[in-house]
Amino acid sequence: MSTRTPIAFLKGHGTENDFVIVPDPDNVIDLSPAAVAALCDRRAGIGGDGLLHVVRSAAHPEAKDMAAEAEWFMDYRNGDGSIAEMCGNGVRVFARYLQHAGHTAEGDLAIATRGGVKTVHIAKDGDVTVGMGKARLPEGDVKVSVGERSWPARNVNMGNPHAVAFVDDLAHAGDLYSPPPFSPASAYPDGVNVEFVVDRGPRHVALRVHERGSGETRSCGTGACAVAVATARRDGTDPAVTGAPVTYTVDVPGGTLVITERPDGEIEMTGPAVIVAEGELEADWLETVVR
Ligand SMILES: N[C@@H](CCC[C@H](N)C(=O)O)C(=O)O
Repeated sequence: MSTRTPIAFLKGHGTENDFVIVPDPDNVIDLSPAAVAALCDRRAGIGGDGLLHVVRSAAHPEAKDMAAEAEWFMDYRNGDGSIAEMCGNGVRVFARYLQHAGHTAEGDLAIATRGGVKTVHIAKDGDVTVGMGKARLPEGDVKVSVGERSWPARNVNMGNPHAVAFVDDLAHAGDLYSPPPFSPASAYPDGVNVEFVVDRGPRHVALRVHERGSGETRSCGTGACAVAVATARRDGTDPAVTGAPVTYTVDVPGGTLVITERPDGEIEMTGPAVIVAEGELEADWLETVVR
């Protein structure tokens, strides 16, 4: 019989971008990249596009400095165990978890992330909105390709890197089993999330995404924001130029996100965030699979 303390987990999603959630307020669980990949494995583990390690900011070396502003730190990991700077759906599901666990109520709260402190609003109607901060648009032409086709892409940084390509048909993105090649290689030394976008109507687009460290996912929050920013520049609705906020509806394979950019560049994203299950890992399982 094991004498180990069982590890609690939850499973949640935001527009079907799904996460294993590991509450660990004092930061005592050893979540190596191999352990994260094992937990996110859809056949041999719990399964998820990524993992949300829920830690008190004061207990995490990367978040200590944010502890005065935000009690909780989202230590986000991609499904392959790699670390990313930011996860837009993740932070909304993280907020939902804090509400579910009784750490917060409806209304506003601040969450520390590697991309800085984000303000989240949990609405009565159930949707969760996050203030994503401002996009950066690094200069330079980027190209992404799938098979014989290639497209110019807009380089948008939402804390993490994105390449946004407007295509005629989302099927042209192919099976997305592997990361779409991009050039020049120097554009994304740490890899990139690639969004393929089509128009659906006025201020309404749809995307497919290949995420760095996770593969094709059914939604990407930072990706949806990058798409809204790139589309506004394409459409001539850039709020910094027009002086008026602009809102885009972004359909993702797993649902819909609504993104508003204001003239000062601040971006807000709204959508659903759901907790679907909670449980305990089988004693010793993690230890066995990552040994
Ligand atoms: N799904 C996320 C983005 C997660 C990080 C990304 N894969 C990266 O490596 O940058 C979102 O909702 O933003």
